[in-house]
Amino acid sequence: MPAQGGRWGRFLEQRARQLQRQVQAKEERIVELETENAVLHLRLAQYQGMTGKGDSTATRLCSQCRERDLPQRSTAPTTPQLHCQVQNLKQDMKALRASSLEVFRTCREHLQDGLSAAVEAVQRAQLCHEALLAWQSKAGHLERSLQEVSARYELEKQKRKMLHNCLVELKGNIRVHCRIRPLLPFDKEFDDPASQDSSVPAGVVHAVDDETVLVKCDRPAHPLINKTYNFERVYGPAESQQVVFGDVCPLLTSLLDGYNVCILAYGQTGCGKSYTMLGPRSKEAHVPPWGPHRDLGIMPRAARELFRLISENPSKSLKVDVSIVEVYNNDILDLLAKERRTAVSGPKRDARTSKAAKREVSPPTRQPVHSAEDFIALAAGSLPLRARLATQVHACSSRSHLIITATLTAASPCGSPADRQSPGPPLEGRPAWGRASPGSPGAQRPAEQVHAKLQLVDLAGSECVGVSGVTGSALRETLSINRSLAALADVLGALSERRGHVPYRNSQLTHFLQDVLGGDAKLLVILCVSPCQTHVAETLRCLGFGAQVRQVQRGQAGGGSAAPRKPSLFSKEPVTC
Ligand SMILES: Nc1ncnc2c1ncn2[C@@H]1O[C@H](COP(=O)(O)OP(=O)(O)OP(=O)(O)O)[C@@H](O)[C@H]1O
Repeated sequence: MPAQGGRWGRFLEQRARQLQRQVQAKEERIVELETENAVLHLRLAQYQGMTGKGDSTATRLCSQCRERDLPQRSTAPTTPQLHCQVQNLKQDMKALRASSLEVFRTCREHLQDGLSAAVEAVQRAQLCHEALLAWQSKAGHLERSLQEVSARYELEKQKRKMLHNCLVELKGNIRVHCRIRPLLPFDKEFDDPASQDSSVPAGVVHAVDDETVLVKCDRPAHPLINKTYNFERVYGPAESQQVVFGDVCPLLTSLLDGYNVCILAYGQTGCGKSYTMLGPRSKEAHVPPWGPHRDLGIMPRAARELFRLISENPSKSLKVDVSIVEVYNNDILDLLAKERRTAVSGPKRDARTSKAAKREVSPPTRQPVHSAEDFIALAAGSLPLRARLATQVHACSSRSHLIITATLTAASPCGSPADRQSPGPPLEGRPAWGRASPGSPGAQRPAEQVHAKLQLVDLAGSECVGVSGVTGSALRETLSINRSLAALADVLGALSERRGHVPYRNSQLTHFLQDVLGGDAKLLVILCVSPCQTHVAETLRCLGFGAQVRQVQRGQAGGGSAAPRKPSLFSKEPVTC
């Protein structure tokens, strides 16, 4: 029994322990559940709070909705209206979409256009840039070649100048041209039936070719005349003023190169000297019309050419002064002096020679001119003062030798290349650049100034007293004219024969022209002859004078021995036929 009791007891004990553990677990579970319960209570309280808030919000919203719904409900559109509106809206939307698409498309096109234009512009700019670079290099190249060409041009210019002067010297510093004027209404032969017949050559003087003139005259009771003369140039009656000036032009180049130049018209009265030198003149004014005119004479053409050449070479800064004198009855009269304008017998300018054999000319008035027009206007103003007379040969015979001088003054003190290169005698006749000759008007200027002179000389006509029919004071004029022309012939004769003494002082004319009658000054003598039989004796005399002048040329250009001495063809006495 006790063993049973012990077992029972242990069983109970274990059971008690088991139960105790279960109770403990249950108690723990209760605690847990109580905690959970408390948490749930808390949550519930929270939700309840939230729900309360939501309820009040809902209530508020509901009341708000109600407040809002009330008016809407009264104006609210009906469903078809809404449908219609929706349809309209859809259409609007569609239109909007279409126009946006259109705008978009246009913008895209513009953009594309703009882009392609920009691309083109960029390409063009690139091309331009490349072209610019090419042009720049070309310009550089051209500039360099221009410099080279300019340098070569300067060199060639110097050579040209040298060659030109050599050529002029080879042609002769003294050249003789002959111009035969046409038969004119005042000529006796003009109405002759033979002269109307074009198959018979009019007159007795003919240009055979450019260098030969033939005088052929078979008069009853006179010996037959059949003579030819050669000159550097012969102009027939039909040759124009322009052609004549064409041969004068090169001399103006020589003038700019620093040489004294003289163009001198020689011949019988009425044979066209003034026409050749100045141009045709109107009866009233005695002055040629000097506007643009195809018959302009050498003087106005030379004035234009001179200023053209000066303008081509502005670096030389040349100044031009003009003086105009007439040699009348062996007196030099200054046509530019103020007194001369009021009194025809005006101030005389004498050419004298001092003991030291230097020519001293009381200088004529020198007017500066700045253009060809100034030059021409000056001549036009003074020419009416020139002494004239109506003779039996023609109505407006010049009774004096007219000398128009243009003096060129340059700033350069060292002289022209022509001065340094040209051969020739050391003093007289050397190019005038670089020296102011003591007797010349240029001597008044400061010593460093240099100059060259252009002299245009319209000589009074040699006259056959019997033909011109002059008497009294006109006869005295004629004697004086013929004497001075004979003195000119003597001077040229002495030069051609290289005589030690040249009689410049025998006449005021030769004295005044001394600078240009010798040395390497360029002298062009234009012999003017009439084609008429009436004047054949004077024509032969004139052509003989020309032939004598050519001897001077040969003597100097050839540089050889002096030409053989010939009896002078000229007489100091007036010609009487
Ligand atoms: N080549 C020519 N063509 C047309 N007319 C001319 C020509 N030569 C001269 N004449 C005319 O002949 C006339 C006389 O000419 P000009 O006055 O030039 O002679 P000149 O030799 O100067 O005379 P002078 O010595 O007496 O003054 C003028 O009317 C002139 O217009």
